[in-house]
Amino acid sequence: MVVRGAPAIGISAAYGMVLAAKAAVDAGHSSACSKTMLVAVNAASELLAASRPTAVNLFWAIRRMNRVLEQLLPTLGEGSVQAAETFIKGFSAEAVAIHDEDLQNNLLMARHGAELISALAKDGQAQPIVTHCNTGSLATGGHGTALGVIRSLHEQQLVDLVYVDETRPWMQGARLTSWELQREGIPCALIVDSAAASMMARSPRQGWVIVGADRVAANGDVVNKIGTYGLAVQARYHGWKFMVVAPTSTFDPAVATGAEIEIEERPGSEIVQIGDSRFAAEGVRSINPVFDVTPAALIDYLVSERGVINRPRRDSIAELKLGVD
Ligand SMILES: CSC[C@@H](O)[C@@H](O)C(=O)COP(=O)(O)O
Repeated sequence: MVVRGAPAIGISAAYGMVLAAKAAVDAGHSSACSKTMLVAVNAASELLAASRPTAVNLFWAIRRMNRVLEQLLPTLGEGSVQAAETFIKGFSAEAVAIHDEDLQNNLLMARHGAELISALAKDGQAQPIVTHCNTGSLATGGHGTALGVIRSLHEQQLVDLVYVDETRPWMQGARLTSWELQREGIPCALIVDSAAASMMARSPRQGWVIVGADRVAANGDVVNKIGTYGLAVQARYHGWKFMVVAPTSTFDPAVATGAEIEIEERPGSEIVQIGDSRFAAEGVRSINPVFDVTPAALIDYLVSERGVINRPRRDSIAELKLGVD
């Protein structure tokens, strides 16, 4: 949990594989043969792949790095200093490209999402927004998914107030999102997760729930931080619009529905105490799934770098023609 947030997890895995390659070169005193390199990078990618099960960006980035590894390995031959330098340069370039592309995609998604909301805003009125977890520069290549859209809306003076779910149990909203929003001068208020429905009910205006995603299934179901599904139900009930913002590196065309996606379960210690301070009854059983599935039917808009899909469904997602590899 030092690095968290789907795109940031993928980017870090790519850089992690580069670090493993560099270590293999250093261990061979500035050179490495193709066999040593393969063993070292494979070991690192297996370790990285085992770090978190849900965010698909992790596996997507590892696959992408492995493809480049395959192309570059023959250039190492039996190992020379010069071949090792060229190899590391090429391998690092792919990790940097993954990082740069994510940032560019964040900027595109911010534009698509904000354009849509501004087009739908009656009389250019500023919107109340609920957001969940952390989807900003701390979770991505640098601008943010949902938070990127919120930033762009703020630039157009279209943000009335962002209600920031604290995001139990790891408090990404309280610790990270509120920090990012405050730093940018975006009006925000921290709420406990269970207050979101009341905020919607008492708001004089219907607004937006804007969240990110950790994996989008082929039918448009979205897996995101636990509590997202509840927000989608509440949004539909109160007539608020529900927007998911995720780059196509978060889409997984290999899984048919959200039910097939592994949901990370974390230790109960995260919910029976805060820091070292225990407040739950001794011995109580706890269940701590940290993601949930929001059915596609509850999603009004799915924003990727390729544009906005209204009411995502299997056919509209298939039109993106994302390869299964
Ligand atoms: C950054 S985009 C969306 C998600 O990755 C984010 O909402 C989220 O669920 C992060 O979970 P985390 O457990 O903090 O890695």
